[in-house]
Amino acid sequence: MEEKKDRIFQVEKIESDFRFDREVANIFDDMLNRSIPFYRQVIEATGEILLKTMPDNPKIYDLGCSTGNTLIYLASILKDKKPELIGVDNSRDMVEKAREKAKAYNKKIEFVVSDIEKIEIKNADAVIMNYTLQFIRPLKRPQIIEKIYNGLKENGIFILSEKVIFEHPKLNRNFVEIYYNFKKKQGYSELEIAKKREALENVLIPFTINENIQLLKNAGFSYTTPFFQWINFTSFIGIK
Ligand SMILES: C[S@@+](CC[C@H](N)C(=O)[O-])C[C@H]1O[C@@H](n2cnc3c(N)ncnc32)[C@H](O)[C@@H]1O
Ligand SMILES: O=C(O)C(=O)C[C@]1(C(=O)O)C=C[C@@H](O)C=C1
Repeated sequence: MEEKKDRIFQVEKIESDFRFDREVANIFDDMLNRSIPFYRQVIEATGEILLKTMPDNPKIYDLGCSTGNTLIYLASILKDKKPELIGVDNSRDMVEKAREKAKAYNKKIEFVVSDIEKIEIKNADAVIMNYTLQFIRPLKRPQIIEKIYNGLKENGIFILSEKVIFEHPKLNRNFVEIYYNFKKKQGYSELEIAKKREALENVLIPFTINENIQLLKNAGFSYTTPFFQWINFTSFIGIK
């Protein structure tokens, strides 16, 4: 499918906080590919993990599924297991894009427009939540992780990817700069990077790696570990 280029922060003035609206949904695949280091590789690694761990007919949720990239990939790689795939996102514009793409790729995936706080998770073999918990108010995070834990079957898998911060202030600053250099190499200007940083302030609230691990442990996951990290982006796995 044709991919439209992200020019969201090339405008003169940003009047509002970052939102997952139609304008963003239209260019979101380009934004994801150029803003999240190893975005594609994390999706592929998730597929490999689920290929090894999922039974036949697994029920798999993707919370904050955006335009459906992960589920569309899983529909291919897990096709012999005949998975039931459910994507949840509270942005109608994102879900419309996801449905359009799934149709174009001829993949059977259920996409639901709903807030993660409101959905019911039941009998899940796996739950994926990539780069989305960071947009949920910190106080609400424990109850969401508990709901995911409760909705998983025994030995179920939780995959969580997040932008993270570090307790060491100087290292943290260096890592943020390295990340912005990554964005520059992806073709974003200093001004675009600065404007997006402003729009994301108080909207994207990253935790440390330890805080994320603790969230999973407190919810009851019997084992949890990071399985991928590039500077300030980390992917975790939790096993029920
Ligand atoms: C950075 S994107 C996620 C990217 C996606 N998981 C992927 O890997 O392609 C964050 C998504 O979370 C959604 N979102 C944020 N808060 C949400 C909430 N409370 N309930 C449901 N979706 C939410 C946004 O609409 C957005 O599509
Ligand atoms: O932190 C940034 O500057 C980003 O662009 C990261 C990030 C994310 O991690 O979700 C922020 C918003 C978009 O959803 C895509 C990427």
